[in-house]
Amino acid sequence: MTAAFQASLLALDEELGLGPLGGTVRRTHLAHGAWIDLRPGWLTGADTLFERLAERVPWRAERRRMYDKVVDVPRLLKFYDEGEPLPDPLLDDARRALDAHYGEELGEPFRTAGLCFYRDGRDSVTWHGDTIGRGSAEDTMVAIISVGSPRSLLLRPRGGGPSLRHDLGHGDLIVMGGSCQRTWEHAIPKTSRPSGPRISIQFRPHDVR
Ligand SMILES: O=C(O)CCC(=O)C(=O)O
Ligand SMILES: [Fe+2]
Repeated sequence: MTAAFQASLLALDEELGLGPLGGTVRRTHLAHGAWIDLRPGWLTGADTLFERLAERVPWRAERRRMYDKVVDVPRLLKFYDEGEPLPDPLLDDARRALDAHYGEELGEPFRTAGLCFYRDGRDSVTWHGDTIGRGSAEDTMVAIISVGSPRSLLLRPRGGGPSLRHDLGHGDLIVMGGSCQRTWEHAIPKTSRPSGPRISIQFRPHDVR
């Protein structure tokens, strides 16, 4: 999978690093007290991070009960709980930068990192909010960095209504904030277009999942 991505590569010579946040983040207010922040191209040298995570993270295939069947979860996962060392120092830097930018507004630090590996366009995550824990009742934030092939993240209000599409590319940051996890749902739909692998890194505060 790594080779397939590498074949399609982008600039390999850029150094791995983070750009500024500050005034580069664009906020969009959604209905019901939700908002999203977008910061395209936050990471430079994102190829390096993709390669390292693809190789170093102990990716797990999970299976889940769906009605009377047990089915494969269509993506690979690894959850880094509070206090667990992250698989790459760049993720520590990213979390520190997110805390510096959002700490005051969020009122607490980002604590956990959920990593997902979408092997190709058949991997996906269905409509959901991150409502395990406090996200079901309180405003919170979920910050997501994408590396690898671009995929669409869809958002729709829980009560129904048109969905919004954001194409998340290599090195992009999106932050879902306010009431987003309980008043909106999000999904990464399957795509029939040829798509290489994508890794998503989600930072969340304590007891939000
Ligand atoms: O892949 C993504 O960017 C979103 C993942 C997600 O929504 C989740 O794991 O809760
Ligand atoms: Fe989610």
